[in-house]
Amino acid sequence: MEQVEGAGKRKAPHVLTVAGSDSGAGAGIQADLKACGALGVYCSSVITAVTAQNTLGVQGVHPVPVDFVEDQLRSVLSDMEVDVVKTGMLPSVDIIKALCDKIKEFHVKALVVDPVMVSTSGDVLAAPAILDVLREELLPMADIVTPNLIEASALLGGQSLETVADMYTAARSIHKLGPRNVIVKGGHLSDSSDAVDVFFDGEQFLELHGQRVKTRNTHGTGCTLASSIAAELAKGSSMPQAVKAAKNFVENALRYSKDIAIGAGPQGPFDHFFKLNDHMDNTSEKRRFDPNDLFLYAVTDSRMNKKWGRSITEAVKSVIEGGATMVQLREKEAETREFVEAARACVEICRPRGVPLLINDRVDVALACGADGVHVGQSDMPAHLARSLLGPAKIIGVSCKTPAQAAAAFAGGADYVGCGGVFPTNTKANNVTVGLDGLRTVCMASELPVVAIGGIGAGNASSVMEIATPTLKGVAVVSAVFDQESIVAETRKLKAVLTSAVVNSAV
Ligand SMILES: Cc1ncc(COP(=O)(O)OP(=O)(O)O)c(N)n1
Ligand SMILES: Cc1nc(C(=O)O)sc1CCOP(=O)(O)O
Ligand SMILES: [Mg+2]
Repeated sequence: MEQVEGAGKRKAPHVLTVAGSDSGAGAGIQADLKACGALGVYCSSVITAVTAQNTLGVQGVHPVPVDFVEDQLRSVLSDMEVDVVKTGMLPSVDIIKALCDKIKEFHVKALVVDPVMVSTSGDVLAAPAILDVLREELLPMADIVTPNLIEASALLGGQSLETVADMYTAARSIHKLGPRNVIVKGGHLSDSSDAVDVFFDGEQFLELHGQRVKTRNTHGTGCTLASSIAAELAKGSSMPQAVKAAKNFVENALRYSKDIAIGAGPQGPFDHFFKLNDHMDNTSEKRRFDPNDLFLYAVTDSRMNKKWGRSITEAVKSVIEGGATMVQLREKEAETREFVEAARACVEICRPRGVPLLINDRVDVALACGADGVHVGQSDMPAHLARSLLGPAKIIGVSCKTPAQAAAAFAGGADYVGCGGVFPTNTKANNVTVGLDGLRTVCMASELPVVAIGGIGAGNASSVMEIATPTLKGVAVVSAVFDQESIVAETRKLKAVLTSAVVNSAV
């Protein structure tokens, strides 16, 4: 937060959302308020319509008179220093025109336009009559516009969009309407196991890959993505950083919320406050750990970073950009002070992206930097002592090669087991290889989720995931992602292999 004039005053990053109210609170204004709150950003709200809706669909829409939308805009913009305006449901031409006038009158740093037209349940939220004014007046003012495939098609006069290649064409065509950046969301692509979005800044394209989370609780993902982009911009992120962090936030919220049961309809809301809830719940048995975070677990190596001339923070940023779901700092050569400083910087990178960060071996460093937990081996601090030092909310992983070690890890209060070496590795000296059979034996016996480690990469990850016991949640890798020229590309490649291995073993 910026310091402002006057002793002790700080300027809060501020997003103003101009959108419709959703009585079920999954989408609209309510989603925007929650997303910004979860991301540490103040959010004011101008309501353009009140909708009656729940998990079954939209039962009614009551637009707010344009004069009163103007009054709300004036109240907020004349008094509060808004960094970013984010728009959602804009039900009429007059409301869009009034909004454009007010944006011109008052200074805002950025405008994020979510061109809401149809709800996730298929109900119409803005008449096609708004399309012209949206295209001609609002989009040229936007820093980013975030259509899904249906909205992108509507903006382009009904053009059919069915493939990732079509998304590239659509992003380019929408960019020509005037917004500085475009992200076309591929959530509606029928045959994709990945959640692919295409970002275009007028010069370069970026394909953003995420893991498609299987859940009914997807109501409000569009609003949340756009308001999270706005929140990240308000905090000072660049546009590509904001878009990636927002996508990560949505993916993590969906993963955390996939089993939440709210309402009887086909589309439920999700929990934006997943981090807060876990954190507050630190007196109960529930921990801030989601076993699905083990899916692509990246373990750093200082020698590899040195070899490729990159800092640990660059390496961690890249591996998350490539899709890593959890990170461990395994810095065997670092001095304590250097390690704590690097770990603190990595916490700052991982936390807003919703990626847990664990420290290898060093409980003291984990405590000092506020990491999410530790990974310990059979000759490191025993799990029960690490647990008593770290408390119930932190994540503890234990390396195990046998069912007896996995049972002891469970008894000691660990959260997961790291089992290996599955294959021979050059990364860890004198490591005993347990093979796929050893991994299977530990997975069958373990009460805890298991992540496989040792010699794993894109070429053999499918054979690991094919073990397909319910406890095996993913792979931990070092050289496959960090001893590479492009960490991002190799991480993406591995993630694609893991995702298709999981999809294939599910059918
Ligand atoms: C996920 C994961 N699994 C196993 C290990 C190995 O830990 P340990 O046996 O303590 O060996 P070192 O990493 O300390 O050399 C791990 N780090 N991560
Ligand atoms: C840190 C570590 N622990 C192992 C175990 O078997 O417990 S194998 C290993 C090194 C894994 O590196 P790579 O992915 O480059 O093979
Ligand atoms: Mg160790």
